[in-house]
Amino acid sequence: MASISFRNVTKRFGDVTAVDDVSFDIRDNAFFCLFGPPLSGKSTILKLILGLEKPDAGEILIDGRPVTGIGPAQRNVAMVFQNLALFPHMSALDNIRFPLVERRVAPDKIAARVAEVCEKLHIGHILHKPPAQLSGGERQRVAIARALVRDPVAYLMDDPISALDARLREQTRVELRRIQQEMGKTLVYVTHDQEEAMSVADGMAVFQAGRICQTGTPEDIYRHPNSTYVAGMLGAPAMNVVPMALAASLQVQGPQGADSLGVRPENLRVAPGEGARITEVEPLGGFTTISVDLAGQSLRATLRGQPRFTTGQPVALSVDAGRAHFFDTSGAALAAH
Ligand SMILES: Nc1ncnc2c1ncn2[C@@H]1O[C@H](COP(=O)(O)OP(=O)(O)OP(=O)(O)O)[C@@H](O)[C@H]1O
Repeated sequence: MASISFRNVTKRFGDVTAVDDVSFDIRDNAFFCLFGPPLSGKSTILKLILGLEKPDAGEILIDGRPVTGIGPAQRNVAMVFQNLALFPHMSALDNIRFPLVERRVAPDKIAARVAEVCEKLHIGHILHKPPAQLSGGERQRVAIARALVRDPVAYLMDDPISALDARLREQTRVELRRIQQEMGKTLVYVTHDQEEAMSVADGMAVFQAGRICQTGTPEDIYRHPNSTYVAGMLGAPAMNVVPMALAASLQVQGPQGADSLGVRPENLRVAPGEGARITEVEPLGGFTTISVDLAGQSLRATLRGQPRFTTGQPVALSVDAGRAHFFDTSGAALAAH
């Protein structure tokens, strides 16, 4: 069990500032996502937690204690390496036992610990198989089991399911969420997939170029993004952001200083009328995505079911009450009107 905190941590590699004055708190037992585009510093944060890299400035605390000067082995934080890190010539069982055998733990203690972890991960039936005979998801669970047998205070995963296809990714993230809840351990999870971050995390930090833009629960960040950057990172299709000059056409009034208006596609109302024109209708089963031209700006709306709109049809647009976002010229969010 462990909380993890960063206090003004900076890490440079030559001219590159990979992590730039970053502060955050991960509470004990959280499923915490580090979310951002490639090269934004997420993996470096994991290495700093593990003790594989040292900060140039700032402090890292695990369970409230500074870990400066404490090596990776003493931190007792486990990295869950992916498939390739499993020993191919060993059975799943021997792979999982390995960290304890290496530490010369007594055989009866090893057996008890392995049994406990394997039961929680539901992998008792595949322990005799070598990694090559396991599915991607099973290999992943074996890798998690191997990280967890030595009872780390927290475990870390670096974009663990990005290589899986869409359907398997969906199943696997549900599974990871279940495992994390059952194991009751802090999990720090790197991803650049917004859907993944939204669906699994109970806390997240959104990164841009080594800096944290916003931290909070996924729902909070989705509902109250503090900038156009964060607004654009979460949600698909992305939030529509248009100049304030178009606000009147959307039947919205903005606060003082507003430069642009943001509307999530699910909060954009489309009705027969005047002012805008439909350019594309994309039925996707349970919902339909509609692209609309408003004075040369393309906006997207997601509507439930399969509403009867056709390409070229003139429509009137409006925004659900209280669901408009406003941003200033720098892209920072303003309080709603
Ligand atoms: N050991 C290193 N030596 C030099 N530069 C590094 C090193 N590790 C990371 N960097 C640089 O630090 C920056 C942040 O890299 P990092 O791997 O932390 O980003 P990331 O968000 O995890 O990216 P990705 O999603 O692609 O893995 C990048 O510009 C990278 O090139």
